[in-house]
Amino acid sequence: MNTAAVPDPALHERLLIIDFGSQVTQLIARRLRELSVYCEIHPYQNVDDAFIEAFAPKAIIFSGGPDSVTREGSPRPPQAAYTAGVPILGICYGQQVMMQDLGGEVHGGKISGGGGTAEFGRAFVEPTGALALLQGWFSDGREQVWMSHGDHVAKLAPGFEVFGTSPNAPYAITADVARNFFAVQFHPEVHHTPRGAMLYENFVKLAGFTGDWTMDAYREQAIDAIRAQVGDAKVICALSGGVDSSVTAALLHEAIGDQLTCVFVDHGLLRLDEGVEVVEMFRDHMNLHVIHAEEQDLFLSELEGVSDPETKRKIIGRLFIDVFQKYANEIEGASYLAQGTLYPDVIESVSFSGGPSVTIKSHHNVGGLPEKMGLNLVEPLRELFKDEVRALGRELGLPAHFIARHPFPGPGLAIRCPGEITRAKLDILREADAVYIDQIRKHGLYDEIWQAFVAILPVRTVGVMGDGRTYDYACALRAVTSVDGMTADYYPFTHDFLGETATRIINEVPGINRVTYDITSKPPGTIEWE
Ligand SMILES: Nc1ncnc2c1ncn2[C@@H]1O[C@H](COP(=O)(O)OP(=O)(O)OP(=O)(O)O)[C@@H](O)[C@H]1O
Ligand SMILES: O=c1[nH]c(=O)c2[nH+]cn([C@@H]3O[C@H](COP(=O)(O)O)[C@@H](O)[C@H]3O)c2[nH]1
Ligand SMILES: NC(=O)CC[C@H](N)C(=O)O
Ligand SMILES: [Mg+2]
Repeated sequence: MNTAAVPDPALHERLLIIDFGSQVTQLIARRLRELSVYCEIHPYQNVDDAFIEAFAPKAIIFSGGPDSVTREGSPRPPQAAYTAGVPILGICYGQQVMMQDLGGEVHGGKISGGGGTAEFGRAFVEPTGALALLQGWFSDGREQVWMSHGDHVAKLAPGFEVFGTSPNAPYAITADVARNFFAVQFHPEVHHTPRGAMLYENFVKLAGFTGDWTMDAYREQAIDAIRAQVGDAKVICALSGGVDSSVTAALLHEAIGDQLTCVFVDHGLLRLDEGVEVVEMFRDHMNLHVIHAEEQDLFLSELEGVSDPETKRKIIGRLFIDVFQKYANEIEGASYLAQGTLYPDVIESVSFSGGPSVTIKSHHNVGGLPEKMGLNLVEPLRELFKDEVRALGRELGLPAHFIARHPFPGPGLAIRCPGEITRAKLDILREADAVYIDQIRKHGLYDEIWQAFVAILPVRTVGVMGDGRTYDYACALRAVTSVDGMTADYYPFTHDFLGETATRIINEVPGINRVTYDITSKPPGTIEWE
């Protein structure tokens, strides 16, 4: 499988993040991208001396991780990380592994059975010396940080000194100034370390990054890369009308013109009127060649009786590819499939390629792909986060209302209908969702919310309407704020808004007699219900 349609990273200054399996590793990448620094996350198993030499990073970050360095056989970075002559920042597990590798000592805590000082949650660090990494920090005397560790560093490696302490982490901030090696016990990448971004800014500055990762430059390089990858071949673009595939299609159109055909699949799991709107927009306003694939019966019949979320995704992923293949066969010379895959899709499905973190959901377009496929992939956004894709869309001149659309998952309403999917439930869900989004727009809240939708619950409840008994479905409203979907908070609607919306849904949508509002953040929840 060829997935090489991304700009040659050799054109950028690069930072390497070695992933030891922390649940928040992606946030490190986010903080760096916000600083216009190009970085890649690679699971530690895939990073050896030769990899480091080929990648030629300007700096390296060791992530946190669930394992304990006190355990034999626990994950290690390769020697070359230390001898490459570039700055290193170790975070939590990354700090512990650096200390142990370089001659210090780490003691096991509660998790690895050694007792000692576990810390989970908020802590305050105080300075014990001046350090370039801490420029601008401690202006108010102390900094709030987020800790999540059972083990702790008990003795520093030679060359290291301590620059910050917390009550339970005497070695909260440590550094070997001569080698530019930094190691911290807390997580500067998370929201709960409010001024943590400043440490990344200082780190990349002292590593000599100039901030050369911009969407303006990316557009030109991506176009060159697409032309180089596909040559004269024809390309099918999987177009959903969502932000990612719309930007992908626009980019491909600019790169290869009428070698491109878009295939929009109506799998019967779309929102109300979505099919017509998407096709009109792309055919009439953007002049793209779009095939409207009406495949409702195929998808809905294969999903009949299926209630397990992962099985649903696998079926949908496979059928998507079957459909794309079918249309590709009708176009002579079509040997490429373009998709709007983003970096978070890749990362969330990464344990398929042997990463250290657990798989939460296999996104249909990555983990859900069949092993054997007759088409080569073109994924020009595979390196980008959502907000970067929106910026690229603006560069490409896509209409503002398209760029601002809430994300909609490829498996569509299938994962908003927990349990078995039926046509009747889907119809109810479509109606309820349309009323809810209409309410959000009417109240001017659409752009404040990152994603909003209704899920129909697999329970029926008793109600009373017009003096009669009802026995209908309950639904849950969901609305979240987020930057990239990796973490999210529920949106704090007013009670008036919620009351008015519930009344409208129950009055206007036959089949629903109870409305609830989901106030779970991510984590511990996910945005979708499945
Ligand atoms: N109904 C569909 N028809 C054709 N391709 C689809 C469809 N749904 C999803 N895809 C493909 O799967 C990819 C991933 O879906 P995803 O929902 O993450 O992205 P998107 O729909 O392009 O953007 P957004 O995240 O804003 O909804 C899409 O970029 C697209 O290539
Ligand atoms: O194209 C997709 N295929 C999928 O299988 C899939 N699962 C979740 N999502 C979308 O991803 C974002 C994060 O969702 P979760 O918090 O539910 O994982 C949210 O924006 C979800 O809508 C998907 N998108
Ligand atoms: N968050 C982390 O990196 C934790 C590191 C290690 N597992 C500990 O408990 O100390
Ligand atoms: Mg989508």
